[in-house]
Amino acid sequence: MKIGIGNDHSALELKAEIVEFLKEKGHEVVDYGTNSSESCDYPIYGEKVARAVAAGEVEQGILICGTGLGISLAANKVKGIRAAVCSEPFTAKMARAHNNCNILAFGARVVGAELAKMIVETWLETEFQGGRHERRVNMIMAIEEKEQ
Ligand SMILES: O=C(CO)[C@H](O)[C@H](O)COP(=O)(O)O
Repeated sequence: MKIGIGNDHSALELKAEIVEFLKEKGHEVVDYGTNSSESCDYPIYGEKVARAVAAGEVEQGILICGTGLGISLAANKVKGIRAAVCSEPFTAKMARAHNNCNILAFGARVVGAELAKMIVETWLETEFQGGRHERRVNMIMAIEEKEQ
């Protein structure tokens, strides 16, 4: 799978571990930054990855900031994006199976590298279940249309 990844200054080390993990699993990774440890503003990177996912440049996105919250909030402002903060595998599984989320977010100040890898692995191996969940996801996306 082609996966876009983005982060702020709090997540450089964790991002590097996740990129290596993804490559070991055979995924193609597009890194949208930041790759500097200087303090930066997470909305920049949340938006970059979200636009790449929405445009189909990458199939899924992964975003990491201190908590996963700010960067996912920014991503969720882009039309077509459903970004979920997941701090454990069960939420990651449900975010894919029931909510068809297309961006996974987590916090470098919340989860350690091994837990983050389990979250990522669960996310990537879980398919959207469709059915009643499709109706509900469509309802979420219809809210977006009302904002135009
Ligand atoms: O988690 C985050 C946003 O949700 C950011 O990583 C966090 O706010 C950055 O904080 P600081 O500038 O103090 O490193």
